[in-house]
Amino acid sequence: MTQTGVDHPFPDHLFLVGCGNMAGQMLSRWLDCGLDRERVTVLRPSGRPVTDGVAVMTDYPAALPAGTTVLLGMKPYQIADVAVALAPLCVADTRIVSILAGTTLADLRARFPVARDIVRAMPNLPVGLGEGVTALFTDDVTSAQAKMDVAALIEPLGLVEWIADEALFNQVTALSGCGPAFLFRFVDALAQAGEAIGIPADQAARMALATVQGSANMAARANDGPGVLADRVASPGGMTREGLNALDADDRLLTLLIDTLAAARDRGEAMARGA
Ligand SMILES: NC(=O)C1=CN([C@@H]2O[C@H](COP(=O)(O)OP(=O)(O)OC[C@H]3O[C@@H](n4cnc5c(N)ncnc54)[C@H](O)[C@@H]3O)[C@@H](O)[C@H]2O)C=CC1
Ligand SMILES: O=C(O)[C@@H]1CCC=N1
Repeated sequence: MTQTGVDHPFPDHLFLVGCGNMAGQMLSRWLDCGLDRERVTVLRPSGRPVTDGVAVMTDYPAALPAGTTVLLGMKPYQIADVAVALAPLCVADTRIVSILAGTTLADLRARFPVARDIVRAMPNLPVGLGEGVTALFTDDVTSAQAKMDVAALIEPLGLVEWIADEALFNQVTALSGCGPAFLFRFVDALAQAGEAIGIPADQAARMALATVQGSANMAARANDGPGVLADRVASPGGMTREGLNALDADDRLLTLLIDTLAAARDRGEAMARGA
């Protein structure tokens, strides 16, 4: 890694295969943090521009620049076609970072046999704000230097968590990769619930979102865990306790969330089997 952004080391060249919702957010944050746009190439079949100064290709180049880190950011089912075109361009020091859900490291190693350094990353959408969560996993074939460099690349995106056991990758994907969708649903449901008990819809939507935002920020700064914080809102004999009692009855919320994460995890496992 020779290019240095404002505070962050970036690869000599970044080659993004696909730049949709997720990879687009990662790139946006990297550019905000000083990544030189001349060192970025995006391959996307549509050829749609990404942003000023970033090269977009609709087909693969004859070769990748020296020191390229490839970000696999297309849909998981496209890996077979992408690998056929991309693998011949890889040399031993081409680094591959894959954000493909349900695509195992063994699968990636089989498709890119020449590349030594391959890392699975599972980001989530708030990375665009530098407030995301990214889980990382690799094996001992990947060099220690590559691990450090990839971690440094991911660091400006938010929280970085190395996962020791790939068997947990679908679980962490369910929690943090899919998590923003579950939270967005929660905000929506809180607003709809407010409306259902008589608050005007637009006001309920604003209040629900601001309540979630303020509470998340508070929890992030607090010394106590969210369980203690919840009890602190609940004045003895007051309104919150009654509400919590409804939420907690028969572990309703917990059961619902376990079912939600398990369903997402199971889909990741099915995708890994090619389903
Ligand atoms: N959306 C999310 O919150 C998250 C997505 N991911 C992963 O990110 C990947 C992309 O997901 P999204 O960004 O949501 O999808 P998307 O549909 O927004 O983006 C897919 C991108 O791939 C490009 N593409 C299509 N065909 C291609 C081909 N043959 N070769 C190269 N590029 C091609 C498209 O032009 C588009 O830019 C998936 O593998 C997903 O598992 C991971 C974490 C979170
Ligand atoms: O829905 C998906 O499969 C991807 C993985 C995590 C978020 N989006």
